[in-house]
Amino acid sequence: MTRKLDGQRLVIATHNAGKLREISALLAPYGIECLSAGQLGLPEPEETGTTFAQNALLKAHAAAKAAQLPALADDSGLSVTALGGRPGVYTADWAERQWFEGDPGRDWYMAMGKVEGLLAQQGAEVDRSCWFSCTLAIAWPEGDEAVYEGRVNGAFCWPPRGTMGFGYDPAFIPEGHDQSFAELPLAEKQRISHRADAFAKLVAEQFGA
Ligand SMILES: O=P(O)(O)OP(=O)(O)OP(=O)(O)OC[C@H]1O[C@@H](n2cnc3c(O)ncnc32)[C@H](O)[C@@H]1O
Ligand SMILES: [Mg+2]
Repeated sequence: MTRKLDGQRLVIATHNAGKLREISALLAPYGIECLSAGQLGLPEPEETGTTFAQNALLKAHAAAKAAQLPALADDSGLSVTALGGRPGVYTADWAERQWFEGDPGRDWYMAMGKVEGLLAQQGAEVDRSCWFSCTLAIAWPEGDEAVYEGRVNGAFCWPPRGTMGFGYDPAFIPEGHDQSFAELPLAEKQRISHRADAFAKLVAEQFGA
């Protein structure tokens, strides 16, 4: 049986400020005190997995062990149908390594441009459908773990639109909407996103709501 969170304190094992903001807001109704990996000075583990679940578990276990508290990690990414699901689990890497060798910063505009460049090679009629995936993993210092997966379908848009959100949000238009994730109010993104989908499963099992 899956272990349940029974304490008040939870480490949010991410170094991404945008994710931290969204996860903290999603947890707000459940009376959990969120401690961020940055706040605790936890190192950023190398993401050596080949699936979202492997990377989420790796990040959650590393933080739980280091902090001796339960930890929640998020591994996510954008998969483009016409690119065979790329960049997928390598979404962060496309900004980091391919474009800025030796530069610790990540330029999301360039990363989105790489996706667009590959799509454009397939012609004007290319299928622009894509989806965001999010896998949330909770790990406990004793080694227990739980995994929740979410997804939202949409279309890759170019040029990028909007200034809210983070990462690839300006290039993603969720199904049933005309605005990108970076144009929609955060409350709407939080209602329909891949992270919200995974979170609903976490809440159902962990908090019985
Ligand atoms: O590993 P942590 O420290 O959590 O932070 P990260 O930014 O490295 O996160 P990932 O390894 O999971 O990489 C996923 C990338 O996918 C993108 N991404 C994930 N969720 C997103 C969202 O809701 N909106 C826009 N981009 C998103 C974003 O660029 C992330 O950097
Ligand atoms: Mg990462």
